[in-house]
Amino acid sequence: MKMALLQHMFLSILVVAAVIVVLLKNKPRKSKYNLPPSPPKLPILRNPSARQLPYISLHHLARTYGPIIFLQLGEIPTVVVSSARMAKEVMTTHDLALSSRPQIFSAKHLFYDCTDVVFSPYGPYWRHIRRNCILELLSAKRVQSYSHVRVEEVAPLVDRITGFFRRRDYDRHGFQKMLEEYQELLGGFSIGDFFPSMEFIHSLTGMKDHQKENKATESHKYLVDVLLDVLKTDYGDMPLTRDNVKAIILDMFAAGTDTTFITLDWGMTELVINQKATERAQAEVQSVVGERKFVQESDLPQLQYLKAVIKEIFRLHTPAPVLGPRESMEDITIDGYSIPAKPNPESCVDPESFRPERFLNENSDIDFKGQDFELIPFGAGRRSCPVIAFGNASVELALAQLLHSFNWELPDGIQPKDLDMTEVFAITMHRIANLMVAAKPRFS
Ligand code: HEM
Repeated sequence: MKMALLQHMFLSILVVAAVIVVLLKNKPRKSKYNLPPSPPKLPILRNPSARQLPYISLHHLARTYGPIIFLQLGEIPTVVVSSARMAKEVMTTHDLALSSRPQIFSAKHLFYDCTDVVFSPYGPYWRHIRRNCILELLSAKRVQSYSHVRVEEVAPLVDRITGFFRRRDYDRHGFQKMLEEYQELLGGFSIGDFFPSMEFIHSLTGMKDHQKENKATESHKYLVDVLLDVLKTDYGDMPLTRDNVKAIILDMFAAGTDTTFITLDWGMTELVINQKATERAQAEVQSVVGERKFVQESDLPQLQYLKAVIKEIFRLHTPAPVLGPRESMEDITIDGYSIPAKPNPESCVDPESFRPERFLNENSDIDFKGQDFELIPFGAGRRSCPVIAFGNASVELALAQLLHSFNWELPDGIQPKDLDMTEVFAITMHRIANLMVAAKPRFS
């Protein structure tokens, strides 16, 4: 049911587009602006008792008011768009005007006053760090050069599942805990962000105390310090402070790790439920990799069904479904702010089912690189994820290896319907419960 809601919310032609939240810089006056339709009273975007996630609430609103909605959230006038056509408007026609980000409270504290790439406002600083990150860390050539690291990391993953688990360095330095805190702090909507003139709300909600605790953790500093000098030397013309560099490094770890993990976690959930898809994917991996124990990156281009599986995971469990919020830098007209045609529910066949086949044959050219607005798990336009190839390479290799090394089943007595598919709303969408599966090694 939840998945059905998720699908319908994204109102797309064939697959899903993500919801885009645009925070308007100035408070619009009705007389001057032809505002998009708006619900008569403030919607409840999070109802913990009903476990209703904000994007599901937004879905309900979109079904009633159309794919472009105006919401006055506290002091912040907000526009939410939720269709492929609207996403295209925002991220192509109006991409420049909407390329800034709001300075949310937790990001200000976590990312050293929003001096990272993800939360930095649009301007020369953001352009400088994004360009340098792509050049020095994330270019196609660099991503390719990290290939041996990905391959080396997949082997311990197999060991871990087989039971020969060796404790890795990142556990020792509290990496997992750091990511959990980051998740929690950036999670969902923090009420204080919608009342910027009332700073004290952050104290009432406990946000402020949490920030203090977070800052004191020495192990995070150590992890960051190790990499500090490497980046520092690469920023000549606009020198960065130590904190700027830390913010950027934190971005790289947090933005990269969590999204990849979530994709694999939801992917394994769907595959263990959909045994036919698993068998087809395994047969494909087997036909390419043969009796070799480990998948190589050079095998990946031949794994067409696996690619369809990954697109289907991105569609059904978009890791960051609300993308990053955008902030308007000038007045714009999106679709004349009028209500566009209602979504066509027929357009995405069987939207709540996990069916990788929808991305084969005539739809195989639908991709997630920001051109096809029905599927934008990495966003699109100036603020899109700068490392789609990196994110995808890690997911593809790890998933191929998991399918190659093991047969996957639910534990005895557990049916697919028993799995808790609840998602936790944060900046990225984790499963609420751990996935318990039985992994049977395929090689002795
Ligand atoms: C499955 C993997 C990944 C997914 C699904 C993903 C998704 C996203 C999304 C949805 C955005 C926001 C786009 C927008 O607001 O329009 C984003 C931005 C970003 N991502 Fe990724 N990402 C992934 C992997 C990575 C990796 C591996 C890194 C770095 C090592 C990374 C670094 C970033 C950065 C720095 C931004 C901010 C871009 C900006 O605001 O200029 N991501 N990503």
